[in-house]
Parts: sequence; structure tokens; C-alpha cells
Amino acid sequence: MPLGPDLSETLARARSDLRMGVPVLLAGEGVAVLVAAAETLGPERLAALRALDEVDLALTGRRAATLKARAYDGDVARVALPADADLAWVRDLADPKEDLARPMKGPLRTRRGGDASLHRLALVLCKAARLLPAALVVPVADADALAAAEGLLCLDARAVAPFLERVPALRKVVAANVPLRVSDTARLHIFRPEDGSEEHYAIEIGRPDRAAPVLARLHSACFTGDLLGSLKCDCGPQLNAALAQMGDEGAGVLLYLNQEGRGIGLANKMRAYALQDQGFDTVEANHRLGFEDDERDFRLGAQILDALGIVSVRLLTNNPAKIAMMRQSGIDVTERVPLQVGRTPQNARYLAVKAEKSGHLF
Ligand SMILES: Nc1nc2c(ncn2[C@@H]2O[C@H](COP(=O)(O)OP(=O)(O)OP(=O)(O)O)[C@@H](O)[C@H]2O)c(=O)[nH]1
Ligand SMILES: [Zn+2]
Repeated sequence: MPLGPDLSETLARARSDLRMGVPVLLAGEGVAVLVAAAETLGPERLAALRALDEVDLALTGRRAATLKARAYDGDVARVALPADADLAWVRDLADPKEDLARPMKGPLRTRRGGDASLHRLALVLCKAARLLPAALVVPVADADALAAAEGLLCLDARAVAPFLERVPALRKVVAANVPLRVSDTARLHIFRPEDGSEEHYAIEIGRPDRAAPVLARLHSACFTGDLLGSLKCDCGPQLNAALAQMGDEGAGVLLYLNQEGRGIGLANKMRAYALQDQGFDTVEANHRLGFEDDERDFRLGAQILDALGIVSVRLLTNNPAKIAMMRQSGIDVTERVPLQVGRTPQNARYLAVKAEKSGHLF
């Protein structure tokens, strides 16, 4: 009976379990591991993991570089958990907030040889759950028996790995008119990804002519900038200026993509801000946390434009990577329309770093 969860539904459950501190099983080619997110694991479960076998702490190559740990697998480091390591030690490795206050965490012994693919998958799952990318990984002899005995989820690693690379299909849920200050003919469309991740929105201003390039903006959610009026970034003024320009021209589409913090989630973005308070820049802060500079997937935006019947755009952006990714996804970008607003004394350095390190055009 097709009542049970399919792969994508099981993955949604796995993200939810990890966020709750519940471990999940990953079964690979002749091996299986139990995985728990370092951020949410409690002391009892840590003790239970230790009772099973030797525990690794999987970290990204970025986080390992900050900790001066050797990442023999390049993008992944497998740190062997020392016998006396407690939860505080695990959290200190996962979370850089005390790196400066408590610099000596090592020497860290990292594993080399063998296969790191399940560790890599564990980190992908932590990121997808919007947690710190740090996972405890312990081998298990019989994954099915453990899953049944403890009521744990067991994922077939070979099946889920390619699935996680894919951009989830989006379903159009509803659209309705929402008159705005900038235009009284605005429509809000809601799109829901099939994998149970955050919904994304399209705000259609006027009735853009699909036969010509449409004025478009791909805006990534910024709770602090868009809603609170934060002076640390330029997001709020960019959002308002883009909508205003669409109102002035009588037509346009703004995609509001729920990729807060360049795709790391609001909690991790606030961790990045706390590191910026310690003196690191926006890119360094992401790296110290174990993330890439930008974890967003703009293929989502291309899919929404496609669903709206828009194939050609004049893109409001200062970010050349957005243009490149739109083109790769089959959207014709006929023109870059600069969007330079919201410069403040507090964000001058942030914007300068984006220009220097991320190639933004200001
Ligand atoms: N991780 C992290 N995210 C940030 C920081 N400051 C702002 N953001 C996020 O960065 C994203 C900004 O998105 P966009 O406005 O699309 O910016 P962009 O890629 O610079 O491109 P354009 O604005 O189109 O030029 C939002 O998701 C913000 O939440 C930061 O210091 N760290
Ligand atoms: Zn912002």
C-alpha cells in the first residue's frame, strides 16, 4: 500500500529528527552509521552513541581549517572523539563562538583512509536542517535491527545522496491580489517545495509582458534587514527600491526566496553576526562556522520564473553569480540592472567585502 513515506518525505523527517536531537541511521555499501547533529545532541544520547562503537565528529573542511585539523577527505574532516571528550568539547568543536576565548582544542586526531561518504552525507543533512554542519557519526553493525529496536529512521545512503543534489520541484499553491503602496495591481504567488522545505514567494507587479524581458529581482530573505531595518546590510532598501522600480515601470516580478543568511538559516546567520562582533568579516564568519560563503541554490528562482511563464529577464542585482546561475538554469538575462541603495556607515565594510571577495559590482 503506498501509504508510507517516499524518499523525499523520509528526508524531511530526517531533518526534523536531527533538529530535535534524535539520531538517524544511514545505510551505505556494506556499512551503516548512526548520525546525530552535534548542535542538538543531549548528554544521554552522547553516552549511548559512545556505547555503540568509536565515535567520529564529522566537520566540514572549512571548520577543520579554522581548528587546524587535517581534513584528509578535502571537504570533510573525521575527528576521532577522544575518550574523555564530553558534550561541551563536542559543542566547542562544532560552534566557533568560543574559538578566540578558548583557542586550544587540539591536537585533534583526524582519520584518513576509508570512505568518508557517509560523513559527508551527514553534514549535508545538518546543513539541510539549518543546523551547524557538525555531526557525530558512529558505525553500527545492524542498522535495521537498531532502527526497529529504537524507532529510528534509516535512510538508504545510495538512494538519498543524488536526491539531495537535486533542486526540489515546486508546486504552485495559491495566488491572490495584494495591493501594495508601489502598485495596486500586485499579486502574491506561493510556491511549496515537494521536499517539505521552506516555501518561496513571487510578487508580480502589474501584468508583465512575457514576450519581452521582464524586470526581475531574486531577493533572499533577510529578517534583520527586510523586517527590522537593520543597518548591517542593504537588504531592506534593496527590497523596497526593487518593488518601487517595478511600480514605476508598471510591471515586474520579485522572487522572495526563503534562503535566510545566504542559505544558512537565521540562527546560523546570527552566529555569523556574533563572529563579526569579534572582528571577522562576513565571508570569514561563514567559513569559521563551517559553511561556504554562499549556500544558496538559485535554481529555485529559475524554476519559479519558469512556472510564471517568464523566460527572459532584466535582473536587478549587483551579484554576477546570480546572473551566471540564472543563465545556467536556462533563463535569458538580457541586462543587469544595478541596485545600489542602503549604504550606511554600519554596512560600508560589509559591502566592501562583498565587492572584494564575492565579486559584487558596486
Ligand atoms: N551568512 C550571512 N548572510 C548574510 C549576512 N548579511 C546578509 N546576509 C544574507 O545575505 C542575503 C542577501 O541577499 P541578496 O540581497 O540577494 O544579496 P546578494 O547576493 O548580495 O545580491 P544582490 O543584492 O542581488 O546584489 C540574505 O539572505 C541575507 O540574510 C551575513 O553577514 N552573513
Ligand atoms: Zn540583509
